[in-house]
Amino acid sequence: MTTTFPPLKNDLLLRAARGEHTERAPVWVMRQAGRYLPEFRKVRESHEFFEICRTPALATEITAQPIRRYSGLVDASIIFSDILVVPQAMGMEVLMNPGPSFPDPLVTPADVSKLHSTVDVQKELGYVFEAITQTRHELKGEVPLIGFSGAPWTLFAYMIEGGGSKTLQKAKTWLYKYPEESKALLLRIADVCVDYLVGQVKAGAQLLQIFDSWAGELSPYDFEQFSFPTLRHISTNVKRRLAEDGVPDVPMTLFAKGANYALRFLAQNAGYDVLGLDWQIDPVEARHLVGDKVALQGNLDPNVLYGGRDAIEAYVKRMCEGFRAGKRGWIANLGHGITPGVDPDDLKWFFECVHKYSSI
Ligand SMILES: Cc1c2[nH]c(c1CCC(=O)O)Cc1[nH]c(c(CCC(=O)O)c1C)Cc1[nH]c(c(CCC(=O)O)c1C)Cc1[nH]c(c(C)c1CCC(=O)O)C2
Repeated sequence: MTTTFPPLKNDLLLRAARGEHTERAPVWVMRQAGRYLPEFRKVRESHEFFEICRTPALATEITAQPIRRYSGLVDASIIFSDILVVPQAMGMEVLMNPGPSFPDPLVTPADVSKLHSTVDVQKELGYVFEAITQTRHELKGEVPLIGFSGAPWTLFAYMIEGGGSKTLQKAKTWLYKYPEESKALLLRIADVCVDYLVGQVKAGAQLLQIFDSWAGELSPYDFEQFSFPTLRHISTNVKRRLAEDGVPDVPMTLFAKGANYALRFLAQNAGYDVLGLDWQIDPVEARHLVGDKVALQGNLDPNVLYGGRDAIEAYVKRMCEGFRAGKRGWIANLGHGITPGVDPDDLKWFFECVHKYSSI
């Protein structure tokens, strides 16, 4: 890699992700560049969602918005993009109106032939790599930059459902009716994710997060059959490829939402440095399950941000106490993305409370 970036001034996130105790917990929130921010909505007035993703200058600007607004309070940035750029790169059309929708979803395994037979990630997703490189310069080393990808199971589900779904009936029909074809497609998606994540690190991403947002819809058995092998494939191959290319590896976070049934197994076997937690598990229990094998990230219910300052403070205090009972690193976050109705000042208060209550 030839690009040199400004030196990093705040490495709390990277140290916590490597499992170190830190003087206070690093903090960021999923979807921190999004619709609750008036400056984001302003840009959205004149630009379509995927147009922003595909325009590095706009993606850089939006990634930097929360870092500017919460300067000194937030410890990480996450590149502005979406998990659904991977199905686009594989040849599918995805619209955002206002939720994601696929005009031509995969209905039977025969439809897999409509996908590109090989995916040139540099050609299809080079705009994300460019946005990452520009953002690293724009951030001037203030905080590290997180790259990300959807997990194969979650992407597979979107590609078959054609959008959000309450039951995932269509995606699950594939698992039970066409298990071998499902596994083949899941692995094909995983290979694109590997190329995409390696490219993000080469472009300047300093930590990678995998979002398996629909992991919790699977039974523990099906998670182990269908999702886990692809998650393991990604962690192993990203690390192997970076080593082969002489690029220093970066910490990797797995957020398998709702898969708390698998936490102990994931900590032992998945090959990730950090496990992200939703709010449906108590911090003390999560730490007990994973032992000292991994760092943890999370896990306040995003709706606590609607509860007013006293509630936010009390819940953050409780969360900080729960996670500090552990021996290894902790990254403070919500248990899922921040929602559009949150008052940006209440998020500021959340950050301030984490600073106050997570100091050792
Ligand atoms: C499932 C999923 C998607 N996208 C993503 C996931 C995984 C995380 C999760 O479970 O929430 C991930 C994502 N989406 C977005 C980011 C950007 C980085 C960040 O700030 O975290 C990230 C990391 C921007 C976005 N992605 C989207 C928006 C809002 C779109 C708009 O501006 O109109 C943003 C800022 C749209 C989107 N994109 C997706 C949905 C379901 C929606 C619509 C509903 C919603 O907003 O929550 C798919």
